Amino acid sequence: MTPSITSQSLRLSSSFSIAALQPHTFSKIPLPKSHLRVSRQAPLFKPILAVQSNVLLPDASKTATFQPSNAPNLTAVNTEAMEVDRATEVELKENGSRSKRRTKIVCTIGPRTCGFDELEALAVGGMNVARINMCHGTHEWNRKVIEHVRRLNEERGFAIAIMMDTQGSEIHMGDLGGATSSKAEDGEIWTFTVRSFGSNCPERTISVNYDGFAEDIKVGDELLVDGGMVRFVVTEKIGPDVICCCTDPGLLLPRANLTFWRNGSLVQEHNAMLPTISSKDWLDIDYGIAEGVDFIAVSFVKSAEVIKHLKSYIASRSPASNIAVIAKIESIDSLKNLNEIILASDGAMVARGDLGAQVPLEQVPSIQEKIVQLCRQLNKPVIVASQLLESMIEYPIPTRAEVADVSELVRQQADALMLSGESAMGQFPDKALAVLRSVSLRIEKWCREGKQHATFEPPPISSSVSAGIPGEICNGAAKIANKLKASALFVYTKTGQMASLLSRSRPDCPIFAFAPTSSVRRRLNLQWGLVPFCLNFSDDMESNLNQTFSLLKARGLIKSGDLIIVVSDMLQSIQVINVP
Ligand SMILES: Nc1ncnc2c1ncn2[C@@H]1O[C@H](COP(=O)(O)OP(=O)(O)O)[C@@H](O)[C@H]1O
Ligand SMILES: C=C(OP(=O)(O)O)C(=O)O
Ligand SMILES: [K+]
Ligand SMILES: [Mg+2]
Repeated sequence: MTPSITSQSLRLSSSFSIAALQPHTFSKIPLPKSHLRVSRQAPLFKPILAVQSNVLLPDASKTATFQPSNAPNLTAVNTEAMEVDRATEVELKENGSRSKRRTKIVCTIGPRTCGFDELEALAVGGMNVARINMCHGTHEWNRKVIEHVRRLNEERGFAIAIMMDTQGSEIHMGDLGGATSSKAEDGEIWTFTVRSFGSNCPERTISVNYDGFAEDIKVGDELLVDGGMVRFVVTEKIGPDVICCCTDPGLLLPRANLTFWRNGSLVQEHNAMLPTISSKDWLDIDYGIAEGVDFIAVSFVKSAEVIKHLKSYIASRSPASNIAVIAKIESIDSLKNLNEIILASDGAMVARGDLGAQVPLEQVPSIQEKIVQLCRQLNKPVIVASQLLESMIEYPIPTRAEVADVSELVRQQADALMLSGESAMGQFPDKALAVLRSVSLRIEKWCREGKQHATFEPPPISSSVSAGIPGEICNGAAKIANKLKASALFVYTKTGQMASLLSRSRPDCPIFAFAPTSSVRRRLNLQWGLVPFCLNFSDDMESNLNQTFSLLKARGLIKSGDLIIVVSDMLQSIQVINVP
């Protein structure tokens, strides 16, 4: 399986089919002088002289597409061929493209950030994925958010993906009759009940969403709000009412999660009874499919079956859709079936909020690292979520410990970091985003500088995932890019698979991923190191490269002499090219 370099084109040895290599790709263009340093058979990438027939027609309404201002012959380059957004462009130019941020950022959208201007600020600040949590907000409310994000993508060239997160069958409190919070004091008696009250909630009474609540819980059990932010002990049961005494005082927030513990262990009976995807969740999923969301994150996944079921449901409801399913790892059950769940999914989320309410907190960091590594082995993107910058809900700067936590996640090379309350309802959403951005940039640079390539190998791809020839090509391309200190890797990918495999190798340079549709582009925006572009490319790599070089040069994102390593899912080859 050892690839061999022939000229600037690395082809796999003859044991593989190289029929896909079209001879004319490399033969019909004369040899440029600038390429002599690298190879004697290099193709020339001369400027395009006519609009390519494969590219999209110009549309004046798009403001963020490439407009090559310095091109002497404007008709020579199709100006509508590729989309890029200001935020990416600025990041690429800020400190040179090699310093582009690799770690992606997911922002939960809530009352603080649901307006167009606030969403625009997040987009400009570097948000890659907007998450809507179906625990909160009506379909109408969420539709507005989706519309705003769509508008930003269309008008400003952003590739912000929408992630819909299901409520799942968790047990949680009601909405406190409209109050923003309620304080429980030490020793106070509170009633938890399955009755519902609307806005006339009696004092010190909390409604619970799970009908079996009063049957399942026993006198002496501990009731934990939000994993222990407030704690009660059950003193008495009277019909549907459970009388509790507060033992750890604190602030009760609307719809806070509830868990109960008996003799120091989590009581799991109720979990087994509840379906992972509730009837409400199915209605939300129908809504998500109809709205064309990019990701559906499934809460409290217990097994791979539910993921497979959902994927086939999506495929039957909307065969053309490209919705990826993310498994949220946040329960003891999911830890038991981790491998199969992640294999069945299109990605995973380490949902530390609920996870930390189900396993002892001191186990969360090692579980997190294990999941991050497993996802890398199985070639699935991984998001780490919850309390990254929790103090920034109230304060304009994070704690030192929070910065250390974020740094550690960046060092582990998770694909994406997620903001929850910090962006949904905190006072400083833009500042929190800026902290994730700057810590990512700093730590990524530090890791690159300290890394010894001689010993660097990505974790082996699991035998349960067959990456085959594309996997070898991508590993090889990443290694070459590191050794030659390339400016960028280019990947032309129809489904996104080759881009994912390159991202898995976590190379030192950014990966410019060219995808033919906006939906593949948005989906790639979750993955580490990928700078996704929408480009209507052809099977003729030479013309694709001509077109891409012209457009990127015109925009100042690459320049003559830059060393680029190119792979595509149309050819089994790696090309090493100096930008002409
Ligand atoms: N759509 C929304 N409407 C109102 N509040 C929201 C919304 N989304 C998130 N929030 C607020 O932000 C907090 C943090 O968000 P998140 O972590 O997604 O939810 P939860 O705390 O329910 O798991 C929520 O507890 C809630 O107070
Ligand atoms: C991300 C999480 O899920 P949610 O915010 O939906 O509870 C979590 O529990 O950490
Ligand atoms: K949720
Ligand atoms: Mg959760």
